[in-house]
This record gives sequence, structure tokens and C-alpha cells, in this order.
Amino acid sequence: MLRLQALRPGTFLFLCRQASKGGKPIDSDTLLRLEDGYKELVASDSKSLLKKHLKKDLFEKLKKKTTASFNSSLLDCIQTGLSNHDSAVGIVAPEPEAYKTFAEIFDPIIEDFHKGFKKTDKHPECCFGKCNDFANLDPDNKYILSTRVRCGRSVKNFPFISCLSENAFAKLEAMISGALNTMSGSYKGSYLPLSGIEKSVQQKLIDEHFLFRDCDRFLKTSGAKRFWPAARGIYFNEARNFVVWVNEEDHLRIISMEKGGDIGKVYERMIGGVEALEKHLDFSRDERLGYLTFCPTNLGSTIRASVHIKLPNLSDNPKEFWKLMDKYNLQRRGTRGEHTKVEDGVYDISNKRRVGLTEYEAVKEMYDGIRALIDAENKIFK
Ligand SMILES: Nc1ncnc2c1ncn2[C@@H]1O[C@H](COP(=O)(O)OP(=O)(O)OP(=O)(O)O)[C@@H](O)[C@H]1O
Repeated sequence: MLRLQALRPGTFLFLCRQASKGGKPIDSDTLLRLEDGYKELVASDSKSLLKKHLKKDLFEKLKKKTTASFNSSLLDCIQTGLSNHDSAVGIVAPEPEAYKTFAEIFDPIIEDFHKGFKKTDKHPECCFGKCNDFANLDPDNKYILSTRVRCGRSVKNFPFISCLSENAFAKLEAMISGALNTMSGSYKGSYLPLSGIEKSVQQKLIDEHFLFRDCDRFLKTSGAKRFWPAARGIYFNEARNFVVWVNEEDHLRIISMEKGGDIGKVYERMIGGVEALEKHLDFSRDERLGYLTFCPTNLGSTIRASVHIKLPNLSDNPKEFWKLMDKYNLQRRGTRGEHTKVEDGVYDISNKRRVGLTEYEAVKEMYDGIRALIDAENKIFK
């Protein structure tokens, strides 16, 4: 098996933000910022999971801790939630070890977001299952405009995006783009570094839902914008239905998307892409939490299977709409993704849970939910 530019053991330590400094006591400036930020969060009307779960005694217990690998502090994890009181979650992990060092705050947030994955639970083994089980939910193209299934992956031995040095970013981009350039058949394509894309082309790609937007304030304050746009980029296959984002929020986002509602086909293409990349890259996986990602909302299966869908009758009946969303564990976003507005009645609806269920079960949760929404749209309000 070809390993692209494999790192010698220990090399990565010299490439990252706080390499080899691990376990040092927190400095007084960080502690002050943490305490001030926490006071403001407590006094705010924030509805974030961070505020809900970071009670005073837990804050006191965690505030001076740092990780052994990269010296990450609680502030590195929660700066985004302290800066944005309107966050839904408000915490990220700068590196894999943060999930262990700060487990007492991550675990209840993971349990809350992923609807019941307890700290004693173990995420199942990867299981993509049978794609044929997912027939087209809308063969007449009445409701579903497009379908997208994505997963996130982090490359082993590298911390996450907010903890990478400029050198580590460059090394990672070279490893990932090298792996992408080995892809063949229907996955064959090309890698475009973000820094080389003209502004007008970049905007067009964003408008067409292929490319990530420039970091929003939630990501920016989490530290994800360091050295932006260096080492970020996008890979397309020739048919433009398979896309990989490099170093946006996670090291890789592996995405399959196309017009219409053929979820099985879209899912199958994503799986093929993941399997091809696995031959060249080692991905970080935790025995308990599954595949590791920067944001705890994306751990585990890391699957977000979504449709762009118009449901005018349900939109006029928000109570019924939300009831079904809740019953089927669905998440609703705006037309241009998270933290955006609904334009022209087009919702982005996906599975919400990613931890505690297999890849197959995550897609099935979305599939069953979308079927129920379409049934309700058709029958109940006729
Ligand atoms: N079914 C879909 N069809 C077309 N575009 C989609 C679909 N689902 C999501 N998108 C687009 O994908 C882009 C990224 O969306 P968004 O950032 O919300 O989700 P994500 O990539 O899953 O990551 P995250 O959950 O970390 O935010 C946006 O342009 C969004 O409109």
C-alpha cells in the first residue's frame, strides 16, 4: 500500500502549534481571558450547549487543565462559544487529546447533541451497509432539488485545524492532494488550491454549493481561519459530483452530490471515494467516539446526508413541521448551509445524529425522515 509522504514517528510534533510543550501550566493571560469570557457567558441569554453544561464547579475544575500533546487549554476549546453567545454548541477540539482531557464538558454536550450517546457508550464499527436499500424518494422531482452525503476525516498524527502550524498545514495539504491525485475512474479529477482560485470563480462555486464559504465568525473564533487561505482547497472529479474539501473545518470533507433524490446512488459514490482515499491516508479514529473531527457535532460516523427540498405545505404549518423534524431526528438549515437563511422555500434537511449509530443508520435516519416529510406534505395537507 502506497503511503504518501509518510511522516517519520515524532516528525509531526515539530510541525504543530505548541509542539513538545505539552502539560505546561496555563499562563495567567489565558486564565484571565477564560474567566472573563465565562462570566460574560453566564450573564448572557445564550442557549448554547456550552452554557447549559459548563456549570461553575465544572468550569473551576477544568480551567487550569492543558493537554499533554499540544498544551491545549479550555480556552482553545470554548473560545468560539465565549465569543458567540448565539452558538448552538460553542465548543471544538483543537486536537484528539482534548476529547479526553476535557471529557467532562465534551461528554454531556455529545450526549445532548447526538440524542443520548452516554459517556459509557461506544460508537459502533464503521458499517456502510447496502446502498440499494435507499431508492429514489422523489422520482418525479416534485420536492427534492438535490442530494448530498458527506463525511469528515482527520489524518492520524496531526492535530485539528486550530492547532496546526503553517508547516503542518503545508505538509497535510501535500499528503491529501497527493492521495487525491491517485484517484481514478469516475473519481479522477483535479485539486484546486483556494489561494489560486479567482474571486469570481470562487463565488460561483460557493453559489453552486460546491465550495465552502469563507469562514463565518463561529469558525473564525474557533481558530479555524489560521493562515487562511493557505493549504485549503477543493478537489473535483470530472463529472463534478464528487468533491473533497481540504483543510476547511476538518482535514478532509468527502462529499458526493447531485441533482434529484437518488440517495442510494449519492451515498454509494461517497463510500467509493472514502475507500479509495483510505488506501493512501490513515484516518484518526477513537475506540469510543469513532472517527474524530474538530467539532463534536461531527464525530462518530461523521455522516451528514442532506436534501435540498421544498415543502410549501409543511412550511405553512411550522408546528407539524417541527414535530416531524424532532420525531425523525432531523436537522434543518438554510439554503446556503449552516447559519444561513432559507431562500425561495429551499430547506437543507439532514440527519442530526452522527455518534452512536453506523454510517448506514445515519443515512437511514435521514431517509426515513424525508419520506415522512414528503408523505405529510402530500397527504395531510391536501
Ligand atoms: N442536499 C444538498 N444539495 C445541494 N447543496 C447542499 C446540500 N446540502 C448541503 N449543501 C450545500 O453544502 C454547502 C455546505 O453546507 P454546510 O456548511 O451547512 O454543511 P457541511 O458541509 O455538511 O458542514 P458543517 O455541518 O460542518 O457546516 C452549502 O453550500 C450547502 O448549501
